[in-house]
Amino acid sequence: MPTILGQNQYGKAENRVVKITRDGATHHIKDLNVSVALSGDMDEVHYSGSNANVLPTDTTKNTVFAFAKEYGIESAEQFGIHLARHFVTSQEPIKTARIRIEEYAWERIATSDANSKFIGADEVNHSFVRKGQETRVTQVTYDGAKWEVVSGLKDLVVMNSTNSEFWGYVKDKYTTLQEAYDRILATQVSGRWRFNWTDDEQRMPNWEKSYEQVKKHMLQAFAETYSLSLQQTLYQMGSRIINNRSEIDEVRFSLPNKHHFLVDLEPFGLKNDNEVYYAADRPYGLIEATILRDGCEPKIPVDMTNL
Ligand SMILES: O=c1[nH]c(=O)c2[nH]c(=O)[nH]c2[nH]1
Repeated sequence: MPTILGQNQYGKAENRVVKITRDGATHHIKDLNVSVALSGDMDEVHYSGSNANVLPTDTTKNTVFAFAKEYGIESAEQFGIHLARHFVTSQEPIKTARIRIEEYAWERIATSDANSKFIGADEVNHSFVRKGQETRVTQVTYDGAKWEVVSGLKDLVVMNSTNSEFWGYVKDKYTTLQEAYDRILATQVSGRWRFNWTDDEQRMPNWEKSYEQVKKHMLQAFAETYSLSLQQTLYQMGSRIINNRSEIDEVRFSLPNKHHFLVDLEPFGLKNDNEVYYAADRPYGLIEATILRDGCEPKIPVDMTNL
């Protein structure tokens, strides 16, 4: 034989599993990206195409989601150990299992404003912002007389693990989406807001304080809105900013709907009681809109929030 097979491994990479543990009104998230690589007696599948020793990569994916339900996700390490042990001990041809896991950390959104009308004990318990800083952006334009300052942020990832529904929508012959009465709502916020400061005579906003407050109002609106659609949540986020920050006249958001699909665990004899989700990365719904102070003209370009 002129060639021989060297190192080889196979498995399903990047299984995006999200496990919500519901401790009454307090929810806990484990959000992992799990990659499985198996190796062992796999010569034949490469040489002759015999799959006799091949546990399908599809099965390795199912195992990840089923284990999230059966054993829970205590820690990435614990979860990886369970998986690796399972593959090596249950399948004779598999000699080595390598499980790589990335974990995305989430923090609770603090909804502590006394004047917040939706605040309740639940609110802080199911609203999360992903750890890791967002990118803050600004664009300053000056024509020698007038200033225009548009600031914003991107890559701020937020999730509500309940208080989101989507139903009552148009249905045509291509509609397959099931109505949802308790779904995950998650998005990666890209937003821009335009200041009404335009000339040197006016008092300049405190840019640092403004940013911090805009972000706070935006997050609180996300956390406190009982959502019937991402469009409605977007509008609440924008109007909360306009209503609380007099220095801002216009807000524009681009919000990808980061879909979390309940995994069907029935084939494995397991009940998925809104616990184990597949976090899809594409395609995603993309919801975009401008919110204006009444009487103000829109000036933030439609495409700006996608930069
Ligand atoms: O909040 C939503 N808005 C939509 O317009 C939409 N469309 C869809 O399929 N799911 C959702 N969710």
